[in-house]
Amino acid sequence: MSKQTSAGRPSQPPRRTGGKPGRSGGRDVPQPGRSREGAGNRPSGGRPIAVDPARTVAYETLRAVTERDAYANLILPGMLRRARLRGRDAGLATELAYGALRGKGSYDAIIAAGTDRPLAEIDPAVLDALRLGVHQLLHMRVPPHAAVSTTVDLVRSVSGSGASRFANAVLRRVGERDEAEWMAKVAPDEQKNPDGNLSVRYSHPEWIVRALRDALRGSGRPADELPALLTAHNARPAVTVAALPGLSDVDEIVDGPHAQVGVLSPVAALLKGAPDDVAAIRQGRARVQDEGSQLVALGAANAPTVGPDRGIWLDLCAGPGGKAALLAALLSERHAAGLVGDDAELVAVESAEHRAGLVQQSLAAVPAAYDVRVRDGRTLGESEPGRYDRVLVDVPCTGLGALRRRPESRWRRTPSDLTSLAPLQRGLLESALAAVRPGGVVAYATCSPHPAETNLVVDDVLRGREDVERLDTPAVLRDLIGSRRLPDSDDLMLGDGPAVQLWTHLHGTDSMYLALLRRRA
Ligand SMILES: C[S@@+](CC[C@H](N)C(=O)[O-])C[C@H]1O[C@@H](n2cnc3c(N)ncnc32)[C@H](O)[C@@H]1O
Repeated sequence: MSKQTSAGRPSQPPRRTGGKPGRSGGRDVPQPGRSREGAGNRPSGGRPIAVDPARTVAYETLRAVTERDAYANLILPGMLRRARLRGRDAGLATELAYGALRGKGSYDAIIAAGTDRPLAEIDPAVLDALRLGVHQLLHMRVPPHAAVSTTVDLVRSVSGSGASRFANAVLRRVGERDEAEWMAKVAPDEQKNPDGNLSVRYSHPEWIVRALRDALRGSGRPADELPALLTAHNARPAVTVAALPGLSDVDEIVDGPHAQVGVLSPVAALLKGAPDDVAAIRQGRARVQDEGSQLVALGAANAPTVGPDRGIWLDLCAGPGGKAALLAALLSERHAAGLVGDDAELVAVESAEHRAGLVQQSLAAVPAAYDVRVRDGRTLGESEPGRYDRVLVDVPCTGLGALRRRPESRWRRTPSDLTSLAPLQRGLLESALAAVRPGGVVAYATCSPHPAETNLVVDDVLRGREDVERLDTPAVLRDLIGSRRLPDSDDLMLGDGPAVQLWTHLHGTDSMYLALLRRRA
């Protein structure tokens, strides 16, 4: 292990010039899996440095997110496969990468307090490694000496010994306090700057802290739930599976060591192990899907129509196809039961071609009639007015309700995203209302709880319209949930309607919003 160079604040290592540390194929970059046998890297011709594969994969993930704007949830599975990491090693790599990305706001404040230079002047490749080290020191049960030495080795292997001495000094300083002590030192004063305090303590940008407080108030929840919500965004979500009706069922999935029944959704199971361990998932008969998303699709399929439902259904924003697969399975089940005729079909519209390809894949295992179209959903209402019995419109949004699943997204979004998507959201809802037949149902959904993307959009579009009624969404969801209950409460906390806002800290789901609407017959 390197030695700390000075008793005071660590000084800045020389910034690397030329080449991009951390880029795949770069000079000193450890390749995932290469160092499994301890071969390690030899940056300066000295002793080989063994960098363990899980930390290497986590580090490479952070570098890709920082340098290439990659999405951790999209690149990590491939990196784990290439490094042949499974089981506990894969779990460690994931926890390290996701934890460091989520905790960046808090960790950067701590790192800044441990050096005499501004963060902006630290080599980004070294800063990413420090974030991994701080996460291990303050949030994981990694022994402090291992957290420091593995990070220092990592820094040496990618940036050389000057940088590794700097990293060693910073991390030793960080290790002198626990997280609570660091927060007391670096978070702004709670009285003078409450949002700044929450921002640093819970590692969320300040504008998101404010937006989520507005969201709680806007849906009738007390603002003092905010710390619980922010905490829930930093917890690793359970892996939830939807057993596709007619193809699989919850009993099949929980019959074995890998799963237990879900909490609210009648088709949900919670996985204990990896999705690949479950045969129904490998065969496309069950899918990894948040319980909130399951309830949205089930609500869209079960809201009461006026007049018979012929099974002509539309998913207007279908990619990547999670809810479309559940809708198609429900449709196929109803067809098998003779509840809908042979002309029943799910039309799945998606404007992005590659995402339409994912919809196609997600529907492949379902024996329903479906038609995937690459198209702007805003044109459907005009081209097929009044055709559909049911329309799900799960609009593009900020994703503020799914921050726990996309660890870097909180740092990428900007306040203007809250309003810039509004015209598209309104246009899609208007198109959905035009495409549904009189007596048919439109389900407007977002994975954001912010009023600018939820109630305000619905209110705006319905203003002055007599031909649309709001259905009692809590009642529809209560029917689906049946006797299931939240672990600590008899109250399902679905609110007074007419729409439903689910909350991560209350329901354990993504904070999904659902408004069920019906064209008057
Ligand atoms: C929130 S996602 C839908 C998630 C999907 N319902 C699921 O459960 O897998 C919104 C989708 O709408 C797509 N989209 C954006 N603008 C669109 C438009 N004008 N017409 C149709 N789809 C659009 C996006 O590409 C994105 O795939």
